[in-house]
Amino acid sequence: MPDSWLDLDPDAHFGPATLPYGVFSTASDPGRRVGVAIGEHVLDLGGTARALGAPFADTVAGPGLDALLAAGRPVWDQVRTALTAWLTDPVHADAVRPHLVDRSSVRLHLPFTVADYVDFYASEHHATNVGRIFRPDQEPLTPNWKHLPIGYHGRSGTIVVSGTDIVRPTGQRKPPTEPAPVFGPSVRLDIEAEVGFVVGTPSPMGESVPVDSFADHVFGVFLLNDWSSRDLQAWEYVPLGPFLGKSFATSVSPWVVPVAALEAARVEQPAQDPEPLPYLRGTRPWGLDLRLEVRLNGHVVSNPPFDQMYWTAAQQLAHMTVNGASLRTGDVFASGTVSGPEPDQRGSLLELTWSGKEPLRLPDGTERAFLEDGDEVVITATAPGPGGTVVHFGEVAGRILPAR
Ligand SMILES: O=C(O)/C=C/C(=O)CC(=O)CC(=O)O
Ligand SMILES: [Ca+2]
Ligand SMILES: [Mg+2]
Repeated sequence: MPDSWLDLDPDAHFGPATLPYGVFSTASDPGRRVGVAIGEHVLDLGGTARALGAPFADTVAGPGLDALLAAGRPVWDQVRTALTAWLTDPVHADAVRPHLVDRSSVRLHLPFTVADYVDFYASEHHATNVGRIFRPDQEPLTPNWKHLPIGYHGRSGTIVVSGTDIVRPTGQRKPPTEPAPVFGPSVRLDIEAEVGFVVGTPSPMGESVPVDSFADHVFGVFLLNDWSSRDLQAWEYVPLGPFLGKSFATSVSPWVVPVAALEAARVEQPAQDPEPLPYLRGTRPWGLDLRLEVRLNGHVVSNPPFDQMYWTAAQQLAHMTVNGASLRTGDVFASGTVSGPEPDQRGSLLELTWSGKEPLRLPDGTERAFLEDGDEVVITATAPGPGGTVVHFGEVAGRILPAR
């Protein structure tokens, strides 16, 4: 990967190996534009493409990423190749420089129109921990768990961009000490550190998408916090699964890292036993070596390893469509909570505090079982890039507001 002609701080996120896409506006120009993060800058992609007469200028004209998502893999590759040239070949410096905006001055928006939203349950460590906590008298993994990637349909309309405040949800819960459900603000509000994927190329109803077609359909990868109310969830989820305990808000990071930026991060997933059915097998690995970090009020509380996920995103996509369900541009699917084998690799407070029984002691002297009003959670991640570079995902952040 050649260096950029921009004088980038070597520690700055978003070097030329990442080139993530987002949607931004500025105080002086509130119109939404497609941007690419490069070091401490945002490149106005639409403006640059227009000025340089790029053939894809209309596709990146904004106001969101929808047209680029729909354009498909050949156009995604064409745009990335052009961006790499513009930002690394000094011959383009004078033409490109006027389209750079200071990254600290931009407002970032939800980058695309979210179509459907599916959330999976693909970490064996997470599923085992949750099974032990929620169903202590049963086998932690259900009999189907190692045969198919379990998922549920979430609420796409409540996916919000990082930085959006999260109002504490209200609802029914049934404390074990009460004979009947009570109503009120959730008292067991939690996070789930996850990785999200957005579909670009649609697929027709009646056809399935094989594991090996993952990169033809999935445009990019981002971070996702599946805010979860454990008290609402525990009372409502039998027999149909998560509902209001998770549908109040899901936060996503604003920068979408293209799948093409993750070639060096591809690894073999953990061994699968039993071997999955043929439709869940591919010829090339789609494990991804992302390292997540979860901070609560500024303190690191967990480092979930994404390479430990039992089911890959490519298998999830194949499973999601094996019944002939179509894909639409903007469909989001999330990995499920990322938890590793170690206690400090768990992606939810439910696990980190073992259902609140072992509260976290934070370095500021406070204790947390679940989230309190005013708490802020920030999830970040990195992955290996080409030639020893680092791919950054930015962050997904959210602060809890009191119930209304
Ligand atoms: O096992 C259950 O009853 C439910 C567990 C979850 O919280 C579902 C979920 O969001 C899946 C995940 O993020 O891994
Ligand atoms: Ca989840
Ligand atoms: Mg949620």
